[in-house]
Amino acid sequence: MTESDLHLDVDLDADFEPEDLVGASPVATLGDPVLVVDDLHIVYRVFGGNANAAARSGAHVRDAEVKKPSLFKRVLSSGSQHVGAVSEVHAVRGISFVAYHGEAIGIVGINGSGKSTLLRAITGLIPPASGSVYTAGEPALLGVNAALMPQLTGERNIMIGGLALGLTPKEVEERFDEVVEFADIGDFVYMPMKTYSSGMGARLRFAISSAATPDILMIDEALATGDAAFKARSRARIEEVRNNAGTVFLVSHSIGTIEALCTRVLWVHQGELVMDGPTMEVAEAYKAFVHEHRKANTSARAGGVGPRRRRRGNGSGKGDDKQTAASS
Ligand SMILES: Nc1ncnc2c1ncn2[C@@H]1O[C@H](COP(=O)(O)OP(=O)(O)OP(=O)(O)O)[C@@H](O)[C@H]1O
Repeated sequence: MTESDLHLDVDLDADFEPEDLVGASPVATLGDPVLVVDDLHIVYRVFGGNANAAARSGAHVRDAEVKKPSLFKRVLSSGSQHVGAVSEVHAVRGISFVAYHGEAIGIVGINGSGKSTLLRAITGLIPPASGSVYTAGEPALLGVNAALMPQLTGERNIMIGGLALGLTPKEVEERFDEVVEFADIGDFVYMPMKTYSSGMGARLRFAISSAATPDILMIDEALATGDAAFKARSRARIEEVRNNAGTVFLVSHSIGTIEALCTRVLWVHQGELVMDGPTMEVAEAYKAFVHEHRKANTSARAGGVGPRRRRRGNGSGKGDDKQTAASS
């Protein structure tokens, strides 16, 4: 399989009404740095499975170094089940950038490029193999993602998620109706979350995570699951967070959503940051890349073209000199 066979699950259509897009992408008034990601590497260890198949689809996979047990241990464990090969997936490879208060940062890239892994690493859910993440505030999805429990009702999860975000029980109760209304789940709020559709679950997670006014709001595709009214509410909420000098990260396969909501875009490809800059500039380059690869797929041409690394900036020029180049 060549690189041109990679999944291109990308929606190039505008996702918002044209009147929402008048005047192009939103512009950030930047505050202080809120997040520094410095030469971040994330490596997953995978037990068993077919590492070669994953590698052929573009992932950076290699056999892990596993210490050979001593002869004594091997004799003792003879007859026990063989665990199979251990491989490592190098999902994020040397990403560095600085985010500022007041920015809405989109993260784009084809399937498996490392977007979700990067987001989860920023929230602290995955430890770095090397490099560092420094945050000046609490990323909002940290508590909620970690805390929500499928066997409990939406009502209980709103309480648990709210508490995890630092709200008091009284504050959660005060915001309960607003969260349910935002998530648009009606009486399902009294049902266990395992009975929800994935869209309902994603909407409730977003509603809970934005119930507190977070310093850093992380959204992974949640907006793709809502109707036009939910998208409008989400957009208003993102603007509110930014206006309160918070920072928003948004992972989406919809370029229209990114263009409508973000002030800056990071383009990740095979775990590396290939472009970082103002929304329109990065979106245009990314769309051209996707078009090129779709053409390559249809003509079944062998050997794909990888995106070229671009000079990176934060979308406004401010602090560009503070950012270091991505390393691989
Ligand atoms: N828990 C895991 N264990 C092992 N490998 C993983 C795990 N999660 C992700 N990966 C691998 O890490 C790489 C990056 O995956 P990630 O989900 O971050 O990409 P993505 O850009 O968010 O993809 P998508 O757009 O399809 O959601 C891929 O090669 C994927 O197969």
